[in-house]
Amino acid sequence: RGPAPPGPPQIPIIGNILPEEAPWEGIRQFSLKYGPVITLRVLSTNIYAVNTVAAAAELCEVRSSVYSQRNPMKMLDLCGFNEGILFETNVTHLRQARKLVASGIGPRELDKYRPQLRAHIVTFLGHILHAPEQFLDHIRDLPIGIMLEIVYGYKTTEKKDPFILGADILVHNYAKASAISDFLVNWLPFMAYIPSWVPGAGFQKTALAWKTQGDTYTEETFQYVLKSVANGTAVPSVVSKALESKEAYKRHVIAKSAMQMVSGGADTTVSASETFILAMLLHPEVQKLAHEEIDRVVGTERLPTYADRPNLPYIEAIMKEALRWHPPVPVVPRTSTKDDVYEGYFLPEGSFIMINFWAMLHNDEAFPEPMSFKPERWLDVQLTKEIDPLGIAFGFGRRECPGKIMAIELVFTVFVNILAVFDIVKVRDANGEEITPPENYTNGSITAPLPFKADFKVRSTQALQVLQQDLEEVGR
Ligand code: HEM
Repeated sequence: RGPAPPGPPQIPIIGNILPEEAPWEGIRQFSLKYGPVITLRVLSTNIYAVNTVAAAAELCEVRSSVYSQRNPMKMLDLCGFNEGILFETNVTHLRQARKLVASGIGPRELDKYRPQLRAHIVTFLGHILHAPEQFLDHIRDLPIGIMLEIVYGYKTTEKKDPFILGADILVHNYAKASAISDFLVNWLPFMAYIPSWVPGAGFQKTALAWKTQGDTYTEETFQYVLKSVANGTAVPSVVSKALESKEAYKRHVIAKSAMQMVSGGADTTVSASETFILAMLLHPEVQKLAHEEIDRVVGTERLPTYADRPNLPYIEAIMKEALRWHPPVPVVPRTSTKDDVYEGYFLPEGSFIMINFWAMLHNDEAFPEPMSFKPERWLDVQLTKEIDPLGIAFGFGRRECPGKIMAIELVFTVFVNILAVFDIVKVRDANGEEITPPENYTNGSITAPLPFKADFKVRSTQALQVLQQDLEEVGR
């Protein structure tokens, strides 16, 4: 056994009060004083926060048999976000779910989906061209459209497609239900047994409404594939392949994991893309260097593709720095499944383990001026596990993000294509003054910039022609 890991002093009953704004930064501050793994308590729940790469690698990789479970917080459970893949606690079902996702979007599958990916990105550039002021909507719809096609073989035909709108609602509900600071029931799980008419238990009604929305979406999208398989119109997709597979997948594993691929793939890549736009607005000098690199390497006769990635080190540096500066997923929960001792400290079975990627990516020894956006820190650097944002921001061990390869391809291709065609500039107010957006972020478990304004100017007539040609080619 041994003592609990050290941590800040606790107030009786209440425990520790975590800041509502960016609690992961508050936890990083505590870890500077108390060490890599610290104890926090919120009401009756102990949290063990893991703040360094070395500790996360030891627990999640070396001791993966103890730290690879993820129990849903109570509100997520009530909202039906349990099961599937993200919060699946049944070991057999989780194994099936991981297999389903890995075989659905592995590197070989991605090669096949590349034409669809390109069509979606070119169409997205067209939307930015025609309605730049709605860029946040376009960014939001892009990954949902891609995921719907890959996961269900469903082609969206219009901006207000019901499956896009439904996914938007799910993503919003998930972000709210999983916010660390909202919903007291997450910290006082016994509240889940209080009927919804009792004052203060209004979350029960919210949870029921969100569960109904989630269940309906999961079923409707699944039925779409079942029907298209039955009438012979199915396009190969993650779900159609799972239905035809020899593996005896449980129905709910397919339906729920599929839904979570859409919602998990959407919000994270949206966050990364919005962070990128914000960074370009705040750092025009970075954007200028990026434009120069693209013009030099890709030229102006065609749009860049993912194959250009090895030749574009500065765009690579922008991508790494965006994922470090504001990782879309700042922390993730795990649940330990055995009593364990780490560096002499005791972590009891069933503990709530919080892996704090934010703290790892804002470690001021590894990253001087960690709060500043500085892509140049990635040029001529010896990448190690300790510092590589692509090795940290997607998690560790058996529960590492199964969409990682696809996510990197998607965000890189989106960033480089926006840069190839557009100048991202600040909008001006009525007096002609430039509006500089603040660096304000949401506090959900997937964090993204609060809505801000930006304008997109086509860089040249050549860029416009190339885009128009590609738009004609993809014909969407
Ligand atoms: C920039 C984009 C993305 C980031 C930063 C990201 C990050 C993460 C992180 C940190 C986790 C938890 C890992 C852990 O517990 O150690 C995760 C899990 C997951 N991600 Fe991603 N992700 C991204 C994109 C995607 C995409 C495109 C998909 C599409 C399929 C996806 C699907 C999932 C799923 C299904 C899980 C749950 C896996 C499990 O619990 O076993 N993610 N992601």
